[in-house]
Amino acid sequence: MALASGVRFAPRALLRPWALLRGTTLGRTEPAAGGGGDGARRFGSQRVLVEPDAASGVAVMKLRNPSNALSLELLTELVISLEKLENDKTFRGIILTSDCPRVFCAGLDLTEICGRNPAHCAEYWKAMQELWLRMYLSSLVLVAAINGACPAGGCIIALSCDCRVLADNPKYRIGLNETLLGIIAPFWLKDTYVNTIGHRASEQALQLGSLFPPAEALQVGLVDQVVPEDQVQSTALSEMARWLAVPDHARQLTKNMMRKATADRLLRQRDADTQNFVSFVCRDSIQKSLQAYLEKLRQRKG
Ligand SMILES: CCCCCCCCCCC/C=C/C(=O)SCCNC(=O)CCNC(=O)[C@H](O)C(C)(C)COP(=O)(O)OP(=O)(O)OC[C@H]1O[C@@H](n2cnc3c(N)ncnc32)[C@H](O)[C@@H]1OP(=O)(O)O
Repeated sequence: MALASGVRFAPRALLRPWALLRGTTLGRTEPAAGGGGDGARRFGSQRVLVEPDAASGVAVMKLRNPSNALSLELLTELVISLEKLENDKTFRGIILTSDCPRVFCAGLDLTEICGRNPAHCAEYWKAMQELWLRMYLSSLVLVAAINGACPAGGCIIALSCDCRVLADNPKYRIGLNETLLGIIAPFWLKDTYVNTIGHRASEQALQLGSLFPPAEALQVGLVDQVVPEDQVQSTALSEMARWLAVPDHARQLTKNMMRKATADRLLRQRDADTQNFVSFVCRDSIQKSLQAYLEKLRQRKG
């Protein structure tokens, strides 16, 4: 598998991605609901469903994990699906959305870093870096159709797209709320925030751990459109058409020019970033607060 970073990244899951997917449907195609014609074959895995439309060159990618928490399996399946579409010259754009009611993506799967050994935490964080690098530098147009809550790691996924459309529901808040969990956004995530909403707004939002409701997210520039929930998909398609109206080579080179320095900064310090992450999350105090937070989430449900 070609990696966004070159040679240094080799987590077990990505060296043997198919092992994780045994018993899933990744790689198999099936007719899309209501489809059947050319370009209406969908494919997917347990956690990522891809509905490709060859005629328009646009694929809809739907996350379907519980709360779309970014488990190692979900990260792996996302990278594989993205790579599959990148390598198929039929496709020019992806609309990323959620198949889970009310949640776009709940962020890092905290069970992947709570009570786990350092080696697992390192493997997990490398998979997170890999997904971000691939999405941030993707040659395809990525539009996030945000149809649910979008905290922390969910916001990372949205920020790595080219354009964000958010459903107008006050419960669907978006932002990097890490500080409220007692954790810290890494520098590359901070850089992505600054690139999107500017330095002062990022400084405030990161320190306060702000989760923005739709109108505020629009005002600060975190999302590009806020629309009624039933129009998220159609608006994402209109945005996609606007981006695809630009010749690919010019848009791709411009995207690369805008984003390369940010991505390169992580590529230069990837191992150190992994070590920082692991030593931070494996601290007793951080483990205790993650445990307490997870417990609170579980109780809130009942
Ligand atoms: C100097 C050193 C520098 C290094 C620093 C390292 C720090 C790294 C920072 C990395 C950046 C990213 C961080 C993150 O992403 S942390 C995760 C943040 N996410 C959240 O805070 C969201 C938590 N979840 C919620 O608020 C709600 O679940 C949500 C609004 C998303 C959905 O609400 P809903 O009511 O629909 O669903 P439930 O709350 O009932 O949840 C359903 C089940 O899902 C479980 N759940 C939810 N979120 C998570 C999660 N993030 N991880 C694991 N599990 C999660 C929840 O417990 C329920 O589970 P059960 O069904 O089993 O009860």
